Amino acid sequence: MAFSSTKSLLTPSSFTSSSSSLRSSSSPFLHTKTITSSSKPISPKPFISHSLSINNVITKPIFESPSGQKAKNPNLQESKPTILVSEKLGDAGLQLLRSFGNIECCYDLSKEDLCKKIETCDALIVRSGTKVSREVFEAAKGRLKVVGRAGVGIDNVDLGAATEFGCLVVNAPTANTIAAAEHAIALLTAMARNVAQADASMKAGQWKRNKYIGVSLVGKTVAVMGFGKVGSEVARRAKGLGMHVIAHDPYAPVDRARALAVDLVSFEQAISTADFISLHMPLTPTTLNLFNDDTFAKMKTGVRIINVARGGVIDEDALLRALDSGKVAQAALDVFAQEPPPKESKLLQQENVIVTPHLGASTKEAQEGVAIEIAEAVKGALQGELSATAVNAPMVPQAVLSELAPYVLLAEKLGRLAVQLVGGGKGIKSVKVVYESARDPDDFDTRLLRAMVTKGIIEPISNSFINLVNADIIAKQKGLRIREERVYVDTSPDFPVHSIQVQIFNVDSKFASAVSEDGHITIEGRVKYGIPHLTQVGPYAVDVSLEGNLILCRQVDQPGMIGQVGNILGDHNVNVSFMSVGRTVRRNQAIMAIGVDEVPNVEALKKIGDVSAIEEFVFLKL
Ligand SMILES: NC(=O)c1ccc[n+]([C@@H]2O[C@H](COP(=O)([O-])OP(=O)(O)OC[C@H]3O[C@@H](n4cnc5c(N)ncnc54)[C@H](O)[C@@H]3O)[C@@H](O)[C@H]2O)c1
Ligand SMILES: O=C(O)[C@H](O)COP(=O)(O)O
Repeated sequence: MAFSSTKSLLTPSSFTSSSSSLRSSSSPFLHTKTITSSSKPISPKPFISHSLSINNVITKPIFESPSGQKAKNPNLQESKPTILVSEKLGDAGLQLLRSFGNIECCYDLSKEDLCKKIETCDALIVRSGTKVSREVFEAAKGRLKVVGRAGVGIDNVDLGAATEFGCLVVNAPTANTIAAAEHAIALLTAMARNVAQADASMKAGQWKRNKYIGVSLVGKTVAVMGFGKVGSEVARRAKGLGMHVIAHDPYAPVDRARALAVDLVSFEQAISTADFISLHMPLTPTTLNLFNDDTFAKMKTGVRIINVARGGVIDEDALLRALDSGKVAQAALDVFAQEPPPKESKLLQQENVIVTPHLGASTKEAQEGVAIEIAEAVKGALQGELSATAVNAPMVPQAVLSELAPYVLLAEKLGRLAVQLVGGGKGIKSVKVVYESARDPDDFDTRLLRAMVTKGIIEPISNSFINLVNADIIAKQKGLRIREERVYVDTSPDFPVHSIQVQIFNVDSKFASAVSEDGHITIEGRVKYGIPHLTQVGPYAVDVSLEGNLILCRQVDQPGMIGQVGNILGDHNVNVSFMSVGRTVRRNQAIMAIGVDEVPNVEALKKIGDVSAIEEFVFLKL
């Protein structure tokens, strides 16, 4: 192939060692000078189906911390993840866990012991009795990848800390719903008929028929506070008892209420008209002490309260006052602000209060179900799948994941390439990701793709370990603003994405040709034949498969350039996998994108830089 060279347009910049890792050499090889050549068409490739492993998305090698730390217990098999089970879990779940992990069941661990143990664990399974605080995540030193909550309420897990540490939290949200609803109904009926008190009295040798006259339920109004899974099941059952059911839930769909013929009402209306109030909302900063002196004051005198949700939603001192004053006639409590409550707790001594030790989920059926549900979720997460019950990460159905798999790779590679094109010391603050798609925006969830662009941008230039869980928060911590834009294109909606463009604003580029006319670094890619391709660099259209590594050269558009560079690479035993040339104007300037299987050494790169028609070039690791 003929070579021709032209005047260098840019000053050569320094090389860095080709063997240095991307993480340590965020500055990719860059040189200025050069050329041209004729383009070589990309041969079509068979469609390659990707099954997306969350090794790409959620975790790194699943049993390793970012630093590659392995299990410390020499008796355990290194290849299996270590799963700490800190509270009693049903046998079926344990069996399932044992089939793929080393299981350590350690109950009643002190906070200190949990912090000591956690360093050697890949996953932790808890119920409501284990506080998974920030200290636990800190003590895990990055190894803990999943916390599985064998139940619904995740108020005992510091979700903020979990997210920051990139630890996925999954729960088992459905298996104990019926058990909790049945327990609420059991407490409601037992309270109305003084079953617990009468039982205790008889066992104490008494026969007091008049003292334990109860109240009827039929025709009474019960307010279900929190119309989610448990609340709806309670409503259904209360209807069966002939009660008038109203519900309050700011987020509940009207359809669900309509289907059960339940009136959704305001908070005030619910508490002021109900004879019975049954609590079924989560404990959150908003619901903490929601039932307090003020709210009790608004209730009907003689109201009866059931709490199978969380102790913290009731101000217990205020409840005591309301019980003493007669405002609240009775309370039935399964949950307490502190569990177990202190022995001297006055609530436990009230004749008009019945209590159970957090038994809502405690049926054989529910516990087996919860154990299996959480074991499967933890197993899936450790094996790299996105969980359908993820609490601190987008829940992405498997079908969507499979469809997005090649685009996820594309997104990460584009992020990784774009950041390597940044030069100067300004730091990256503003990034825009533009998705071209024929899909309706409602049918196109970009969170996974955005997380992967973020991962691609941040990981090469920091020690942060990015996954879908912490991508947004780490970006924020680093002052990186990632905007997204969806552009409708009239292509086939069978494919979720037509192209992804990554733009980096307000930075200099090591490769001036990557800067668009608008002044920001711009690269664009598409998935072709199931494989991510780079299709645009700055204003230049290229077409190169994003596999291996990449050399981008800007040269004078003239014959022979491909051969010249190809020969240099060949002389250094570097195999060219793909090549594409793009230009804006014929015989003016062109960009050559060369995919290489091996990393060229410093000498090879220097020789490329010395080709007189090459104006600038950059070596990029994918
Ligand atoms: N005692 C037990 O053993 C036991 C067993 C299962 C569940 N629970 C608890 O019951 C609660 C409900 O569980 P679930 O499975 O139905 O959860 P869920 O998420 O299906 O339902 C909770 C509902 O509460 C609503 N909500 C949130 N904030 C609210 C507010 N301020 N006012 C009114 N409603 C609000 C939500 O919109 C949601 O519909 C949770 O706190 C859970 O931990 C306890
Ligand atoms: O939120 C829940 O699922 C229930 O409160 C059950 O908690 P437990 O697993 O501690 O019984």
